[in-house]
Amino acid sequence: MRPITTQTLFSLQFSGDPQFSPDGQSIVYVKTTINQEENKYQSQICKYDRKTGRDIPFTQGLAQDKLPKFSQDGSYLAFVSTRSGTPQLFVMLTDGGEPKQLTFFKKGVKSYSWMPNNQLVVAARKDDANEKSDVRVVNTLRYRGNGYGFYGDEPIHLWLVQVDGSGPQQITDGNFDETDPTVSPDGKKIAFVSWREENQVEVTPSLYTVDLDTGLIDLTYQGKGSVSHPVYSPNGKWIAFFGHEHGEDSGYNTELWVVSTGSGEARSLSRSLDRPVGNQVGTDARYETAEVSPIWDMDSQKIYFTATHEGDVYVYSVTLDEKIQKETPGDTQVVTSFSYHSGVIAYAKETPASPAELYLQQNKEIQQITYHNTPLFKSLTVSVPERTKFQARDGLEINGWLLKPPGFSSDQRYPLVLEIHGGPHSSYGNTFLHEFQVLANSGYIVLYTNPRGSHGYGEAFVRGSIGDWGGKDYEDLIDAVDAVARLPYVDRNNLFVTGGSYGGYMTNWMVAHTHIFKAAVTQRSICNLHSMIGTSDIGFWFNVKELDGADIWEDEEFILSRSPIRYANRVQTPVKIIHSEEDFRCPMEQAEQWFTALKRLGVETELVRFPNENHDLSRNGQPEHRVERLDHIVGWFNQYLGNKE
Ligand SMILES: CC(=O)N[C@@H](C)C(=O)N[C@@H](C)C(=O)N[C@@H](C)C(=O)O
Repeated sequence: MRPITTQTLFSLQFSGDPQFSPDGQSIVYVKTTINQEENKYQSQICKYDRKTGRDIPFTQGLAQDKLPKFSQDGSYLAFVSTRSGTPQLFVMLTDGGEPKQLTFFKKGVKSYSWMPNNQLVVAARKDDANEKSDVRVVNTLRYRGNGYGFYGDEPIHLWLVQVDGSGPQQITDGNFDETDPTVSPDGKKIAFVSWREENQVEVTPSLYTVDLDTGLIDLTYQGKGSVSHPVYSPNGKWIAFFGHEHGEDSGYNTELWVVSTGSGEARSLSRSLDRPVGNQVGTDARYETAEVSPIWDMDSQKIYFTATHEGDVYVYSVTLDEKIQKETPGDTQVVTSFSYHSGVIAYAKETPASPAELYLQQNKEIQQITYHNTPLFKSLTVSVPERTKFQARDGLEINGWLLKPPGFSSDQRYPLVLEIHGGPHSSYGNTFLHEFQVLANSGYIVLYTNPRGSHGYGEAFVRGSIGDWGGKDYEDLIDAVDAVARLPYVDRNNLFVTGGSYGGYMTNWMVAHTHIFKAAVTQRSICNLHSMIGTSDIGFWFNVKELDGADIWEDEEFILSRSPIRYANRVQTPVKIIHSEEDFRCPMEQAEQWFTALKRLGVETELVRFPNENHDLSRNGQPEHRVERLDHIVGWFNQYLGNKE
């Protein structure tokens, strides 16, 4: 057996996005591996035959092939591929053969859907007509996005594409983005999501429908918050979608909604669950390519979806009269994507011991159908986390996990690393976390928790951090560390802390408010909530929402009082600062302010700047950069690991 190391990343395999063929006999899915020599990810489409159990590569996967979808008659398979340099739509016969490229948009394709008559509708950004100069003239507030870059002047529109390669024929126009197309069963209408407000400060997407005969566009559902992933019911009477009614605020549960295509009446079907739909559990051992939309059963009475509950993600179903049922049994599972066909569910599931593999479930019988990581993991010392709970000062129950070094002995004392997740409205959970396994295999106990503000414990819990960053969320974390540090096998003289984004904010806040940590690594972090409002791609609304409406003019004092930069002169803990040059979410200026302040104050600090990376470095950055990042984290903690008790 050998330890899990930073280099193990290169050998991990990530499976997801299962899609049943119309006859239910085949399942295509996406398998992503890392080409270490070329320092890149390769995603190929594989095909599993339920009769024979054969699992074969369906595309070469030399680039990134993703979003596979069968045509409604099962004769074609479409997918998006980067093989021509940008993500374009391809189609091939399901009997095999050469894929044909159907689109050639300069900025690629965003999403697509099949239509009944083997046509396809594509959401893609119109090519910039006047892209002559490399000088950017910006006149909209939302001109860039982390991981995407600068949007340019042309909006995203809908286009009709034929499998014979003719087209694309533009369906929608105007100065608005349109995305997430879903086609009515009769093929006569396309519903889609669009933002149509002139001002850009507060935008709320709505659901529209375009009639393909007349070209007329109707407002189907006026959004009051998030709206995404619309899907027509097979009988055409409903459109299911994910959304909520709280403007642009990630601190609420996104729910499963339906809107009647007849009356326009809309309602949430999942509110009684009081859990967010979709996967809110973060990890660095995932390469997510799926869209994960709601899935109707054939008689338009039941809808399948995933939701996050206390660190797990399950498949649920709900009827139109709001009867909710948990479909995947047990717990300690994170379902990242799934497909449904006639009572059978195919899903990609992560566990604390493995990145996602595929499973088939029929009548509660579960069959694992891929074992791509099994040969590797047979030779690795994988640590299995132990669930733990803490009582916050105000009585709130805080969930967490302890990951102990392989070969752990309660007679020894171990250094401990506190890991803090970002969001703040995301969560840790029962998934495989490569970074944490590396730390455990390096001899550290890893403590990770879901303090208030985390998703999966009810909306009141998520709202617990609103307007109080650095308040009770900080107390939840420091009390958890205090409780664990009292354990006989924890060396309380060797405590370390790290986290990213909001987790980096909290790391900065912690070292400015306590000296219990021997060293800290702050990643893609925030130190100044005031400057971030003007420099982040979402700061002008995200920060205002998270600080309960505080804004830079009226509330400067409050905003700075919750910004770590104000307390930099209290920091004594050595801090390594890891940041990406192209981070548009928490821009490099946050790291530069923090580094400059600590350096001026004589605190031991280093600023590690990753070129050609963005906010998602730890999740889908260049593989070699990800390994180098992990080496920086482990190396910094080892450097300050004092004499063990
Ligand atoms: C759309 C939105 O609300 N995004 C926020 C979740 C967000 O990006 N918050 C950052 C400050 C953050 O903490 N991001 C997390 C997810 C991370 O780990 O990068």
